[in-house]
Amino acid sequence: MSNTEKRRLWRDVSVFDGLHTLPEPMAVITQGGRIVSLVAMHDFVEHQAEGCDEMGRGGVMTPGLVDCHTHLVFGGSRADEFEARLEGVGYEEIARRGGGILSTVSATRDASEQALFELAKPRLEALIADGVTTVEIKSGYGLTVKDELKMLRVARRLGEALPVRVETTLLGAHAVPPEFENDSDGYIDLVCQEMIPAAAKEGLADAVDVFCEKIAFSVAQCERVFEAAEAHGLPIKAHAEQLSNLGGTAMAARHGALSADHIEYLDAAGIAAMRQAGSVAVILPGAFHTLRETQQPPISALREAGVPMAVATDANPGSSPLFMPTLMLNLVCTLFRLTPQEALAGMTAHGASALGLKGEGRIEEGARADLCVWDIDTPAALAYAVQPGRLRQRLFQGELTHAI
Ligand SMILES: N=CN[C@@H](CCC(=O)O)C(=O)O
Ligand SMILES: [Zn+2]
Repeated sequence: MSNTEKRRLWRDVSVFDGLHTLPEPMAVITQGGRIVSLVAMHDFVEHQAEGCDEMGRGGVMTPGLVDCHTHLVFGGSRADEFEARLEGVGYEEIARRGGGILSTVSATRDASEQALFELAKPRLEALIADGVTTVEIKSGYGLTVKDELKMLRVARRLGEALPVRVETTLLGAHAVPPEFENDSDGYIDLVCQEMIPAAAKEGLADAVDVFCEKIAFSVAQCERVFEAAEAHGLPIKAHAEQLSNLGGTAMAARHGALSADHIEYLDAAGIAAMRQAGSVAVILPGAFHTLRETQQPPISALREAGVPMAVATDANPGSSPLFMPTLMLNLVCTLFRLTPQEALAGMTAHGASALGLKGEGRIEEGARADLCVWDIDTPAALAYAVQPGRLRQRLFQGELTHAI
């Protein structure tokens, strides 16, 4: 019997199902890459255990974590920028001086596809070791057709090489490249007329993203990118309202964006547009922490409006060189007062929705057996302590990929 076809049984586990903690200890059985039985322990009858491998008792079971916003593929390091920022130079100032994202662009252009793959693999392995079973990986450090496609190919290869589902996002509109320094509209032409069609033709992008900000692209330019994405049947998302309020989120929502990400400066009109469109708010505490931002995302207003909130690492070389999803659970609670349950939902069910995988990131009968069992007593403990080594078991598509 293959590893996946085995029937596996966990007893007495506390289950966080992607949205809530179930009220009593459960027995869970998986088979054939799916969860086939989820019953309260007091309803469990012993004959259900027949033919099952006993996987253990107790602990906390969650869906495999969904990291819905990362920039894992890049060349070079930005340690020098980290030091400059500690001395008081701001992120926007560094970008204006041609550093920041553009310094990673230069290192990424210089790196071969194989070199980028080898650099990104241990980063992704770190996420996997912390419970991730689905990850989004963006391009955005190539900024030519050739180099953006190179990044997306690396992302696809990572998903083939490692036990994790990779969703790719084309972020051609991340920064204005040096060769278009005084012609950002010309660069948007390239993104719309060449980059998006090429990525779509090769099936390399699952979505299209933009950076709508003063140091990047205007609302009107981002809207052109969305129109091109729509013409190629690709869903859209946006980095918006991170450093100022330009209204990019409301525009993205009008185009049916899967998500608006960062959104520290989001206003009431933006929240209303997101609610109407059903867009997910992706909260990125790693960038807020690293950049020592002061403007908090409007968590209470999002909560009151019923806009789902996802949480992600934003793992990247500049604004969030943090490759530990469970740290984000802690930061988003500590910095923004999400409850631990909201944080966990943000990195499971709502993270999946931000990738267009609605209904995934759940533990329920029939769901994919992408799940984690943790050596903790309550789901809240995952956000409470920042402590590597608590992942007892990880299943990807029903296959056991990690066990201690
Ligand atoms: N905000 C824009 N883009 C990335 C940062 C990339 C970088 O600094 O290299 C982000 O999500 O934080
Ligand atoms: Zn980002």
